[in-house]
Amino acid sequence: MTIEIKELTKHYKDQVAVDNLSLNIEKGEFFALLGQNAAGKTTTIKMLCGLVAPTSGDAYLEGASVVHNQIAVKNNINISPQETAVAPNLTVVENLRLMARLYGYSKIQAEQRAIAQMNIFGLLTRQHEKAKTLSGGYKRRLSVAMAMMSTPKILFLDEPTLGMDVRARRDLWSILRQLKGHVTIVLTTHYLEEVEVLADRVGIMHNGKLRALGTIQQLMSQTGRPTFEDVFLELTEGESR
Ligand SMILES: Nc1ncnc2c1ncn2[C@@H]1O[C@H](COP(=O)(O)OP(=O)(O)OP(=O)(O)O)[C@@H](O)[C@H]1O
Repeated sequence: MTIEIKELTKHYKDQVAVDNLSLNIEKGEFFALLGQNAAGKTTTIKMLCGLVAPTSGDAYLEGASVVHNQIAVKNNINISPQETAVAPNLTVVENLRLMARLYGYSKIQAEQRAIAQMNIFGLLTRQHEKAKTLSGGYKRRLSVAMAMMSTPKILFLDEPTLGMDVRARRDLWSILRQLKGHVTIVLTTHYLEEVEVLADRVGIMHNGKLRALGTIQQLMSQTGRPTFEDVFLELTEGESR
């Protein structure tokens, strides 16, 4: 098991953002966390990455506890967050080189890794453009490429295609498909089609609780609904906060 989440809970004052979440994610799996606004997806990812401390419960990433062994956790993971992490005044290649150097690669290795990532992420033609001049789609590609510079065992992608046009979204999907199986990926999204195209398994959250877990086929047969959209609407019915 790559990720074991055990009764993970986060309270913000009297608000329960994540409520007693338990689930396991297998090595190499592409797992999607779905839910309406305020369901608790980002808070879950932030707890798994050590950016927010749980109120109770724990999670083990490659065996290391997010509560007790954050350094070991951080060595195994990386994240492409909602607020993109690129340095706006550096070029594409400079951002990648900087990231590689931060992870301890030599100058030559950093250059080689930057070129390899630009190849995978279709960024070679943009390598000398400043990050702040890139479109949202390219900026996000750069952000994911930067997260991959540390060769993480687990990659978290928080709404990676938010606000992208259809083509940019599909381009990023085909890049993410290439990563499939090589790294465990946990993705949050509002786009059901994205989940259908990419995810091996889905967790659906509602008001901080896990409402359903399984493959799309399993959720469709459990609910007896004909489409994934119908499944989602049924499982997120009822008052939301
Ligand atoms: N720092 C914070 N302080 C107080 N409340 C917070 C904080 N962060 C999140 N919350 C609350 O926790 C709940 C879950 O938020 P979260 O951002 O995890 O949801 P989400 O599923 O990622 O939503 P979205 O799809 O809108 O990004 C919300 O009610 C939110 O208002």
